[in-house]
Amino acid sequence: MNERPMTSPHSPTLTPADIARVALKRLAELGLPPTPENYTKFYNAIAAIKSPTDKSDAELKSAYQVLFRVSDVLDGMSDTSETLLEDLVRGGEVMSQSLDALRSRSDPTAVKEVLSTLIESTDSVCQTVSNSHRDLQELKSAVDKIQSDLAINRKTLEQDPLTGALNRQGLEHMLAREVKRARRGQLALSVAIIDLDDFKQVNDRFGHLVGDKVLVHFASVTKAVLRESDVLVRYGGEEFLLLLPETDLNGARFLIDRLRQVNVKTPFFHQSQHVDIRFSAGVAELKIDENGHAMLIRADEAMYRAKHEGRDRVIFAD
Ligand SMILES: Nc1nc2c(ncn2[C@@H]2O[C@H](COP(=O)(O)OP(=O)(O)OP(=O)(O)O)[C@@H](O)[C@H]2O)c(=O)[nH]1
Repeated sequence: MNERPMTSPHSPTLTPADIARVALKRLAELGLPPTPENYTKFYNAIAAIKSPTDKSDAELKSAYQVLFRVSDVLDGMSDTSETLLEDLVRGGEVMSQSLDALRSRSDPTAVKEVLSTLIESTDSVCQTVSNSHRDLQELKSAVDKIQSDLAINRKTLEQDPLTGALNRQGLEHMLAREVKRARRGQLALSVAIIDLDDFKQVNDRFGHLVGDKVLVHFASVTKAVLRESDVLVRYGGEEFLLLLPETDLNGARFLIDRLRQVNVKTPFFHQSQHVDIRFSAGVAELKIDENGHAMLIRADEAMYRAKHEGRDRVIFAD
């Protein structure tokens, strides 16, 4: 249940849910009642601490590079369309003057001259449009490339490198999307927060590298139990969050029971020694009048209750 940074030496960005969570944890640690006054005081104090993002310099650099390229491409598009517009206006003026001249001339040689100017001007406009079309095609491929780079960048920024689960940044995005979807379709949405029990002992006994392998193993067992539409998030060091669309508390209970069974049936071994993995979980279902973060706080509180009541169990929030 510790707050070890997950992916880098930087401390993680604090979302409102993080702040609320830390505030509740601190209150519990200090034995203070979670009254609105105490909670607000702690929330504000923690919110005042600014923390950098948990992304590496290389990842941020790559994200910035994509942004600079977007800006270059947009400049290019703006230049191309400006040139196109100027050329079209110029061509239009020449054509209109030629037509005026045509109307006032009856001499066949003069008419021929004007017509030839008109044809030249039309050719030049066609050339400009064709050049601009080519430029815009090139810019479109640049935009397509940027789009795919952005998708890769987004994935990197939202994924936990150890387990391949989403990280908290990814959770923010998915939570907003799923809450909106649940509201729109009047569908159930549940969340389960799972914290591995006595994980410190695993590290102490087998070392951190084995601890990491246990986390990877647990994440892959969990992924195997989840539905395609469920979302697995690495919520903290040895803490995972399951976002379960179209799932009520009963569905979530079924899922956690199944996860427990599959976890027992798929033991992790290190040098033929069985590493026992158990977990405590807190589950909450989205209420009509609450936002996604409030649901997470209730699930988190339920998980803490599961820990305090002896671990290796699941508690469902009211
Ligand atoms: N190997 C490894 N260990 C981690 C990672 N993140 C957190 N931990 C460890 O997880 C342990 C968490 O310890 P505690 O917060 O005391 O929790 P716990 O031992 O699981 O006890 P309870 O949660 O109360 O059941 C610490 O030893 C952390 O170092 C990680 O990415 N890899």
